[in-house]
Amino acid sequence: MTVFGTGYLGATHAACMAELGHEVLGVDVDAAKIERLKAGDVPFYEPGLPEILKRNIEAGRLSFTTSYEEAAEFGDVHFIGVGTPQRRGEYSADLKYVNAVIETLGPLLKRPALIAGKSTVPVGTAQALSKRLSEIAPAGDDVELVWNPEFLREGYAVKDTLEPDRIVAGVKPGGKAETILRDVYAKALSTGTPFLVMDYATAELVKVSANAFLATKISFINAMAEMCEAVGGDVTLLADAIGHDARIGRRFLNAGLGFGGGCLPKDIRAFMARAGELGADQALTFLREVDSINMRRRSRMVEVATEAVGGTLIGKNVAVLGAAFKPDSDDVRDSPALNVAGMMQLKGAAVSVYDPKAMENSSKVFPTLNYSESIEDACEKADIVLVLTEWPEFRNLDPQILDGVVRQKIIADGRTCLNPHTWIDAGWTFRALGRSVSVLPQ
Ligand SMILES: NC(=O)c1ccc[n+]([C@@H]2O[C@H](COP(=O)([O-])OP(=O)(O)OC[C@H]3O[C@@H](n4cnc5c(N)ncnc54)[C@H](O)[C@@H]3O)[C@@H](O)[C@H]2O)c1
Ligand SMILES: O=c1ccn([C@@H]2O[C@H](COP(=O)(O)OP(=O)(O)O[C@H]3O[C@H](CO)[C@@H](O)[C@H](O)[C@H]3O)[C@@H](O)[C@H]2O)c(=O)[nH]1
Repeated sequence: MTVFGTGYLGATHAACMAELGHEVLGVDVDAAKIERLKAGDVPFYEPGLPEILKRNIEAGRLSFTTSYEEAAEFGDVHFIGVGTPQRRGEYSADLKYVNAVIETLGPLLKRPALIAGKSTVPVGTAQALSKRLSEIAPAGDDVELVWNPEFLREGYAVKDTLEPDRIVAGVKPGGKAETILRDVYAKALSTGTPFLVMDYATAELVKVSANAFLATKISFINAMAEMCEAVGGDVTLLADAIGHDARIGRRFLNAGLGFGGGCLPKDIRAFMARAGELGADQALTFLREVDSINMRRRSRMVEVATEAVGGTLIGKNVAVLGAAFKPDSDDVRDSPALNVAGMMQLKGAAVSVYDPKAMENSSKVFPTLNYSESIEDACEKADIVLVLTEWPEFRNLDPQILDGVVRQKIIADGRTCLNPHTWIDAGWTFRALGRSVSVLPQ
């Protein structure tokens, strides 16, 4: 089988399919990325992936290429995992990479094949691509399309791919796709993973509705954080208390800076745009509010930090701990942490950023910020320390390490991940989104 696109999704999928025993060829237009992967080097940070990649390359089950001709010859199942980013200045998804795969691969398909779409696409895409394939593939209707959306989380990508919660297959009635895909995922299915077969449109909707639900859950708790700020309550106690109700559940109720990354923000916007195109925009107007609550948290963080240092950031040193959009990832796409760092710099602060894994990516997208080698280096003469990504080394930071390093002992928790007492007891002024220090129980 082949996997087109070897980014966060595609490289993980390719390596994990090889781990399941398949012969896999990863294909990308980025020659530098392919060279690194060939050498067994994962071009991004994903725990557990380097080991699987190397093991399967050495076993001869996994290889990489930039050649579509080689790929068409190599496999009879072709996964598509290329990017579907937000269009510049619009809400909708840009399908140019998915279309490019179909337009280039389609004419090379001379024998029966299954194309399995994994990229996140607007509802209606699979139907259109299926029609297009039957027009351009020499094997005609013997080239079948299945929509098989991916639900992996970065940081847990290997486990999520090898042991998914469910496998969704959007199929055309009467085809062979279900049988072939069941065979591809036989190992996961043998452990009882649900295999859910449905039409193309529902499969596409499952993916975006799952992300819309997760985004809504996060924005809900962040709206409660706003309420806690208005009355002096504590959103973490609130989340724990409502989370005990099994119908609500505590997972994905962590308040703070909100959601970023290459998926949730762009996916809810693309979903709204598609609803509009379908004349169903009213169904998703609530997602506008989900998006606004989410973006407001970033400016609120800047306000909280500015108030804490006396009302202005001009002439102030700000240490920012965290740049990745979440821990266990080096991904900085739509990172709330970098967004806050940038806003504070624009308001006159000298900002120093430290992240255990995302420094290289951050300096590419935000070259004007200062990047530090360590926590202590970032906090040198800081007037305030901001924790904006909850890496374990920040969550468990010992305040004593910063004694004599910072200029003022003020810390602001943007991810409700610190124990306030640890900092207050060490003589620090503690601020957090959604938590009022005056009401904290001992
Ligand atoms: N990252 C995730 O956690 C995740 C999870 C589930 C779904 N998704 C979805 O998967 C898709 C890919 O996301 P990603 O995060 O891996 O993106 P990414 O930007 O990391 O990777 C995309 C890759 O596709 C390659 N590419 C572009 N055009 C190509 C072409 N014509 N032929 C071959 N390769 C080409 C790019 O060079 C790049 O390496 C998106 O639709 C995303 O929404 C991502
Ligand atoms: O309680 C929470 C949980 C998450 N987040 C933030 O939400 C964002 C997204 O987190 P997460 O969903 O864990 O990361 P992703 O890797 O972006 O995964 C999401 O997006 C993927 C791409 O579509 C899907 O496959 C996954 O199922 C979906 O969880 C991050 O900025 C987190 O900091 C919170 O603010 N509070």
